[in-house]
Amino acid sequence: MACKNQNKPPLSSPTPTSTTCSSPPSHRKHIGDEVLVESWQRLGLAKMVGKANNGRFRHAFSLVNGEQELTPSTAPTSNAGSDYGGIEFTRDDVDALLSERLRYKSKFNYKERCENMMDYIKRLRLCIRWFQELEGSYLYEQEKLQNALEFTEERCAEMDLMLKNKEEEMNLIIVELRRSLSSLQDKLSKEESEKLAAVDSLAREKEARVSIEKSQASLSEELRKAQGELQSANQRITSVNDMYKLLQEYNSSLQLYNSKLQTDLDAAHETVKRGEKEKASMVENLGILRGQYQSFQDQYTSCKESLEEVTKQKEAMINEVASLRAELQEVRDDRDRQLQQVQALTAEVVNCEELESRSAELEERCLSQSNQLSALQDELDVARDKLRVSDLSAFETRSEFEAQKELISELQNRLEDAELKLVEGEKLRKKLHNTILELKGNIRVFCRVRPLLPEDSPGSEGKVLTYPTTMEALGRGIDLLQQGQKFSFTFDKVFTPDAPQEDVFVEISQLVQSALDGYKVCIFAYGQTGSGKTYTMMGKPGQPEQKGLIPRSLEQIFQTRQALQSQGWKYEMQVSMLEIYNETIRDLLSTNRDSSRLDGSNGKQCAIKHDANGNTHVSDLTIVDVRSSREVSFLLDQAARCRSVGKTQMNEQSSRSHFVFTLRISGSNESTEQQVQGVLNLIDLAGSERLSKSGSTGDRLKETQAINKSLSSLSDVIFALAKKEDHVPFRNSKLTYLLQPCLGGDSKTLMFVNISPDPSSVGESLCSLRFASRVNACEIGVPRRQTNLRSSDSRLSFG
Ligand SMILES: Nc1ncnc2c1ncn2[C@@H]1O[C@H](COP(=O)(O)OP(=O)(O)OP(=O)(O)O)[C@@H](O)[C@H]1O
Repeated sequence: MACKNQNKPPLSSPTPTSTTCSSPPSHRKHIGDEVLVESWQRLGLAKMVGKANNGRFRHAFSLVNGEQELTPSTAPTSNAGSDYGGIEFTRDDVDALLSERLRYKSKFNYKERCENMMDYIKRLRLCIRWFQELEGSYLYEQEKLQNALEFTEERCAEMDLMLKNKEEEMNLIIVELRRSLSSLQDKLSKEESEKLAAVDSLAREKEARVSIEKSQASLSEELRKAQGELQSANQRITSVNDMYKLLQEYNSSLQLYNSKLQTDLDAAHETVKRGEKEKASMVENLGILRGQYQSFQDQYTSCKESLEEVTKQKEAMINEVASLRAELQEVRDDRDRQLQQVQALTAEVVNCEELESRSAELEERCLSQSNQLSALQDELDVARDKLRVSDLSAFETRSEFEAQKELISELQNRLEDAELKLVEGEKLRKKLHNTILELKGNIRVFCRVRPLLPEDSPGSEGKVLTYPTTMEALGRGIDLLQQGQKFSFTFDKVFTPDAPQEDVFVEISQLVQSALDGYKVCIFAYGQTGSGKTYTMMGKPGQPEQKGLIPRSLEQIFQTRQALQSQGWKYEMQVSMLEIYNETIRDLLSTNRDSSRLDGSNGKQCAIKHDANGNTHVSDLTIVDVRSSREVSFLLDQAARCRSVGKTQMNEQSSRSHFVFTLRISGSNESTEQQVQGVLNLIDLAGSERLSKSGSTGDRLKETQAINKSLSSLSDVIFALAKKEDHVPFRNSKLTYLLQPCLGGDSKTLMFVNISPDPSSVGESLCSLRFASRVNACEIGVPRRQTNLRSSDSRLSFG
C-alpha cells in the first residue's frame, strides 16, 4: 500500500485525484476511514510497534489542494506524544502489531503471558489512540476537505455560471466581433477601394499640385507682371494726369479760341449782314442811280437832240446871220432888228453854251456816277468774295468747332476712363499693399543712418558702416565693422546718410494711407540718443524740405481725404499727443500744462486702458477735433514747446521722454454705407544711452534710468514675442503697455532704427542693430481692418 516512490504515506491521499499509487480503486476510495475500521475489525489484536518512523507521517495527512496546504497548520492540535508518547505508526507497523504472535516460554506462565498481554494491549491501545487521533484528524481533514470541496464546488458552480455568462458574453462578443469583422471587412474593402480612390486622388492631387505649382508660378509671374503693370499703370496714371492737365489747358485755350471764333463769327455775321444791308442799299442806290442815269441819259439825249437842234438852229442861224449879214449889207435897215434878233440869238447861244456846259457837267457827273457804280460793283464783288470767304471760314470754324467738341467729349470719356482706372488702380494698390505687408509680416523695420555731424568725433577709426551692393542686399543691407569684426544686418529698407526726408516718406506713405483704409498703423523711431529719431519723425523746424514723417503724413492724409470726397467718403479726425516722462504720462495738449509742469505731473492721472476690441484709451487725455493739416501743425508746435527736452553730452536738444502722436480717423461712405476706423500712432522714442557715456547726474540721471528701463522693457517684450512665449510682459512699463495693441495685436507696425555713423558710437549702433533685427524677426499677428459700425464712445483710442 505504501507509495514510497511518491513520498506519500499509504493512509493519506484523502482525495481521489491526489494519488497516483497502484492500489486497487476500491481501497483507495475509502482509505481515510473505512480502510482503517476494516483493518481494526479484521485484526482484533495487533502487535504494537514501539517506535516512530522518522516522522514520515507528518506528510500522511497533508493535502495539497491547488497550492493550499490544509494541514498541519490548520488541523486541531494533535495530542500525539501526550497520551501515546508521540509514537506514530506506519501501515507496516500496524500490520506488524496486528500480526504479532505472542510467544511464551511456558504455556502456563500466566504472569509472563499476562505481562506480555498487557504490553501488547498497551501498544494496541496506543495504536488505537493513534488511530483515533488519526481518524479525528482525518475527519477534521475530511470535513475541511468537504468544506473545501463544497467551496470549490460552489466556486466551480460560480465559475461555471461565470463561464456560462462569460461564454454567453463571449458568444455575444463573438457575434459582435463577427459582425464587426464583417463590417470591418466591409470597411476594409471600402477602405481599400477608398485607398485606391485616395491613391488615385493622390495621383490626381499630385498632378493638380504640380499644375497648381505651375499656376502658382504663373500667378506669381502674373503678380510680378501685375506689379509691373501697376507701376506702369501708376506711370500711365501720372502721364494721364499730366495729359489731363495739358488737355484741360488745351481745352480751356480751345474754349477761349472757340469763344473768340464765335465772337469773330458773330462779327463776320454782323459784317455779312451789314454788307448785305449795304449791298441791298447799294443795289437800291444802284437802281436809283440807274434810274437817275437813265433819266440823265434821257436828259442827255434830249439835251443832245436839243443841242443838235440848237446846233442846227445855230448853223441855220449862222446861215441866216450870214444871209442876214448879207441881207444886212443889203438890208441895213433891218440891222437893228436883225441885231436884236442877233442879240436874242446870242443869248440863245449863251443859253446853249450854258446847256453845253451843263451837259458836260452832267456827262462828268454821269461818268463819276458810273465810276462810283463800278467801284460799288467792285466793292460788292469784294464783299461777295469776303462773304464767300467768311462763309467758308465760318463753315470751317463750325466743323473745327464740332471736331473740337468731339475731341473734348472723347477726352472727357478718356478722362473718365482714366479716373475709373485710377480708382481701380487705387483699389488694386490697397490690396497689393496689404498682401505685401501680410507676406512681409506685419512688423517691419527700416534702418536710417544719419550723416556725420561736425560735432561728431573725428573719424580716427575710419568708416564703421558700409552698405553691401549685392543684388539681394542692395538698399536693404548694412554692415558694421567693430574692432576688425564685420556684423551684417538686413532690414526691409536701409536709408543711407544722403537719403532726403522726401525719399524716406515715400517708403511709408502707403502705410500711412492704410490708416484711412481703416487700419491701425504704428510707426516708431528707436535708436541711441542723437541718432536722428526726432529729425526723422518731426524734421527740422522752419525748413519745409526737411519736414519729418509726422507733418508729411498729415499732409498726405488731409490731401487724400479731399480726394476721396469725390468717391463719397467723409472723414472725422481727432488728435492727441502725450509724452511718457519718468514713467508718468503727460498730456501735451492740456491747457493747464504750465501749472502742471511745476509739480512734475500734469495734475491728472492719465491711466491706460485696453477695451475688449483691442482699443487703447488713455483717460483724461485732451483730444482735439481737426479739419486741416494746418490745425495739426499748430498743435504739433504747441506740443513741441511742452515736450521735455534737455541737453546731454550726446545731443544738444535731446528728447528726455517718449513722444506719442495719435490721429484717430473715422470715415463713412454714404453711397456704399461703408464705415472705417483707422488709427495712426507716430512715436518718437527717447534715446537709449549709456550712463557712463551720457555723464548724467541728478534729474538727468533719473531720466536716463527711466528711459533705459522702459526701453529694456520694450526689448523684453520683443524677445518674448520673438520666442512666442505664453507670457509677454507688456505691463512692465507704460510704454509697452501703451504699445501693446501695436506689438502684440493686429496693427501694421513699422520701426525705424536710427543709427549714428560716429565711430565712437559703434557699440551702441551694434546694440540697436541687433535689437532691430530681433524686431524684424517678430511675427505679431495679422493686421485687421476696422470697418465695423462706430461705437457710441467715439473718443480717441490708441489702436
Ligand atoms: N538725416 C539727417 N540729416 C541731417 N541731420 C540730421 C539727420 N539726422 C539727424 N540729424 C541731426 O542730428 C542731430 C541729432 O538728431 P535728433 O535730435 O533727431 O536725434 P535723436 O535721436 O532724436 O536724439 P535724442 O534721443 O537725444 O532726442 C540734430 O541736430 C539733427 O538735425
